Amino acid sequence: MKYILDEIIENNRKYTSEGNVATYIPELAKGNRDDLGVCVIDMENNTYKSGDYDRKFTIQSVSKPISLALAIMDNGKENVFSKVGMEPSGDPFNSIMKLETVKPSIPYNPMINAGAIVITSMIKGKDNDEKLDRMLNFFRRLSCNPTLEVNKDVYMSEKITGDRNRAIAYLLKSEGIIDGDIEGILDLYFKQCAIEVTVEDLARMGANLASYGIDISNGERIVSEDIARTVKTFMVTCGMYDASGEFAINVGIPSKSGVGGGIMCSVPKKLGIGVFGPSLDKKGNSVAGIRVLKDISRRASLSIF
Ligand SMILES: NC(=O)CC[C@H](N)C(=O)O
Repeated sequence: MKYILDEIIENNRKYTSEGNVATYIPELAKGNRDDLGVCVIDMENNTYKSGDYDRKFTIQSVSKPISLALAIMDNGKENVFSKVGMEPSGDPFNSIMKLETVKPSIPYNPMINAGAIVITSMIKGKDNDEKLDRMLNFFRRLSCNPTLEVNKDVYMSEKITGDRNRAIAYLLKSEGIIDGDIEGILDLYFKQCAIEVTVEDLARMGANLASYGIDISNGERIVSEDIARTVKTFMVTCGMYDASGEFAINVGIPSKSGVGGGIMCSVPKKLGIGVFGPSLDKKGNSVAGIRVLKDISRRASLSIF
């Protein structure tokens, strides 16, 4: 396995030059475009890594399925899906358009920014500190990594410049989809996106979802089977934004990408995979990371379809 991963990383590193690091969050522009790393974890907890697997990066939108799981645990499915839809939008992740043209202005799904901001607003806690604590603890639990923390520089960088998300959140408030302290909700959302991880953290979260919510390292249940299934289904239909259809055909693995360059994948009953490659394509997905996943999927016949 290790040898195959080494070969796949080396074959695909050249594709990092076809994209670029995200720059709309200024701090992310400091990333190294050529980085490419992978971690694969099977259901027996065997862990294989290759390339730049030791890099730390911010989770960004890969956090969306995880916070969705917590919001469902906090509020129940019915409440959550009265405020967020279950359909792919076909629009870029930060699009505002459908909030205006489709009424009621319920975001299409929890994987686009509008939907994810609604989800973050539903996390329970007496104040923002408690909400962040609960959120961080949940991410730590699912990744089996008690040291996960928020990267303060990336968080501040997005907080200062995140006016598009601010516009989305205030629009959602004006439409009655979210209420309360919008700046507080955005602050929590920016912190959620700035949680710092490695490919191993992503692979482990993917593996624990692949096992339908059972911690593969000790057999304890973390989330219900139904939540694990719901989250993975969103990863298939909306996880790669408006590239989800093409990705399903070429790779066929429930996956979630983020503009930090990470992709978390979950092959039901088989594997968790984490990939990192901060060079992004036009849709905001890791350009070489997708190639790596395509090769892994083909070599190990992992497509779920
Ligand atoms: N696609 C992403 O990873 C987007 C996350 C980022 N924090 C944003 O809201 O713009």
